Amino acid sequence: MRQNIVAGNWKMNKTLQEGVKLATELNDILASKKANCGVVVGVPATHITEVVKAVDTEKIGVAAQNCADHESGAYTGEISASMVKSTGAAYVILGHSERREYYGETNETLKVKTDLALANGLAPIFCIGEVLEEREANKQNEVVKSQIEEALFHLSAEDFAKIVLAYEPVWAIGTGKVASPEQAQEIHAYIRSVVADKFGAEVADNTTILYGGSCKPSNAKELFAKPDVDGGLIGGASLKAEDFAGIIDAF
Ligand SMILES: O=C(CO)COP(=O)(O)O
Repeated sequence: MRQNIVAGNWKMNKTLQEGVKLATELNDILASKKANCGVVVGVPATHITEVVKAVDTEKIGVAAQNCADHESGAYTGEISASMVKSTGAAYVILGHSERREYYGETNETLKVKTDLALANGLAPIFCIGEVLEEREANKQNEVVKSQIEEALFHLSAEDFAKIVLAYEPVWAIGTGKVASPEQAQEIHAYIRSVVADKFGAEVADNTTILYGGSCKPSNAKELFAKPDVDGGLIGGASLKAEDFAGIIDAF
């Protein structure tokens, strides 16, 4: 069954102490009222162990924001999928547009990262999405299709079924310029059709596709009401427990 999920991406924000405080506040909110969707927080690698301790991981899954494209060895500064798994994280965000843009991640490296994440029992939250010029040239479908094709089409249907997709139009990230619910629905339905063509209708129907980009408590309900929008990947609004809880409340 397709799961609705609201996932936070804290990006490079919060000290360890601030992060534990935020996670604790969110945990307290969700202890008193049950969420009608899965909840995930994507935290800096330095915070994962403590956030895992601070929350009820049955209610709040913890995600890393990246993992290495090598298993282990002489890769100074990198963190492997097995290391991430050993912290208690259940998810890893892969292919965020900021990593593609600033750290040179390609579909080819993301293919390797996805394999390593899956081999180590982590569920990838795999990000795709076009930049503004591509949207203006009406190339968004082409772009997301090639991102999925090049990084994920080698997977078995069984492995693909473990992946959460996140459609994040780069022009909407951190800009306050949210995609309209209609724009989101249109491309989410297209993404689902790409998945169906390759992995079959059942896998496609069960795939969770999140929307990300300036999603807030004030616009989440309208976006999540669309049949192919199964929740959100939230940046700025995940940094305050009440705002993030407000988005969870949209379900
Ligand atoms: O990049 C995002 C989540 O991964 C979205 O960020 P904002 O919600 O801050 O626009």
